[in-house]
Amino acid sequence: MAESEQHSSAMPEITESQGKQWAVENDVFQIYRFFSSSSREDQDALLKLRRDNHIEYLNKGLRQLPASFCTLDANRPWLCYWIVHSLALLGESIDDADLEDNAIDFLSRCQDQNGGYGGGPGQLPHLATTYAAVNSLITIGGEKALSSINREKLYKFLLRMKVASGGFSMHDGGEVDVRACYTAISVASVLNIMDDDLVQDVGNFVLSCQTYEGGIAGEPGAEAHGGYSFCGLATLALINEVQRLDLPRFIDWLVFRQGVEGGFQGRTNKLVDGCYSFWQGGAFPLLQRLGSVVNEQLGIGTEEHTSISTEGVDSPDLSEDDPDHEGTSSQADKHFHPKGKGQTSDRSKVSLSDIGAEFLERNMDIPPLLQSAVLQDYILLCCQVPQGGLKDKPREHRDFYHTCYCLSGLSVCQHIWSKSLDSPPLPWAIRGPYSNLLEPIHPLYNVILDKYHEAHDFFSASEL
Ligand SMILES: CC(C)=CCC/C(C)=C/CC/C(C)=C/COP(=O)(O)OP(=O)(O)O
Ligand SMILES: [Zn+2]
Repeated sequence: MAESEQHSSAMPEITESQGKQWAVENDVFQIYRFFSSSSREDQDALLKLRRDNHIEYLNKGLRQLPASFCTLDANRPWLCYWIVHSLALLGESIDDADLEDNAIDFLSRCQDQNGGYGGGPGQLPHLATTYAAVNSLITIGGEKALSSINREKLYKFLLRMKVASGGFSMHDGGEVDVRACYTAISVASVLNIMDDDLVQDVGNFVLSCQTYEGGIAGEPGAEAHGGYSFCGLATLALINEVQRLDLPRFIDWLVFRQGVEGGFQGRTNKLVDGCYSFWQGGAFPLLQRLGSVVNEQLGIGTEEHTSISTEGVDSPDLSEDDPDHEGTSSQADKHFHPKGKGQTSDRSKVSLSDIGAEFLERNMDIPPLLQSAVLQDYILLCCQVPQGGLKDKPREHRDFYHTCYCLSGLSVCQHIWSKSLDSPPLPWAIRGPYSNLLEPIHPLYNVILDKYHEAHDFFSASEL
């Protein structure tokens, strides 16, 4: 046997997925090597958010929305949400009044006469496009957009989608999964139409989807995935039943989904992808506000044994930019105030009708458990298209979905060290120039905070 044949037969087989993993890591490491060998000035330029180009890319997409997107014809409320939410994160609103009116009119035409929104005018109402349409209208804001939502009929549509297991069906005769639970409960909560009939047994359905790995799958018996894990955790938070989930196992699964690239993978042994910056990264600001439940489940919370460990938590380098910085105390020490056992939150007092607002006021009992700086680097260096738009990973193409969820994840990272979402982050929390700062989001609904407050005031004034 020739030496080369002997050698190749002794080599272990490389699977297709290992090959792809290697190629992605190689691309990412080349980018990071180039970055780390660059001057400080060039590094700042590389980390700069190409705000104007993203805005131009998004506005162009919005103008094309009514006429094109044939292949995404059943997804136009989603396209609208991805674009208007991305613009809102960038601090922009729709740049022309006619276009804004057209978007509201278009979404009204997607509204079914019996409630809920379809993927386009005349299409069957669907929970996912209902969530996208409602979040788009909240993001557009103002009387015309908010009052265009028929809440009475939407409530009837949500109730019609409810199934015996406690979950929801995505549409008449459709799939029953954790996405459906989240989209139904999220719109019911933000529109102030939540009641016991909608909430009945939803928690049981979500719990039945937590897997042996600790994450949450789309349906019982399936594989844990970041998209469904965010949906499951947020649903339980919105119905105030998070204490029923095994949170230590959930956290254990979640933190190990952040790869050496800085980005997150959606499930074990898969490639990192920019959109999981939100689906996985977005779970961390929820967990911060659920710290008392985590500590209760861990059996800690006494003064001596205050909380989940803050050791090794990613705390960005402190500089003199941080006026609070003194001596050696960690960020976590300064920003998080674990409660003693006697101070755990009284869950029975929480009213579901106001949980969105109450959630923002909660103590942050545990620090951010993700590496927020390297996730920002992954988004800015590996997912940004300099001409505008963001993408899954190097060599992929930009699209509105990845633009929306990369920017949502970037906003989460920038604000996650702040004591309150109302106060601007300190400079050390922001990778790249401070002008990279995005608007904060409401972590349960993924709409920007100002627009959430406007919608909350509007809808809390009227019960159904
Ligand atoms: C609110 C709402 C509608 C949420 C949807 C959440 C979401 C993103 C779910 C993901 C679904 C899924 C199993 C993707 C796997 O795709 P893949 O196999 O192409 O990707 P992967 O290799 O990264 O797992
Ligand atoms: Zn993706």
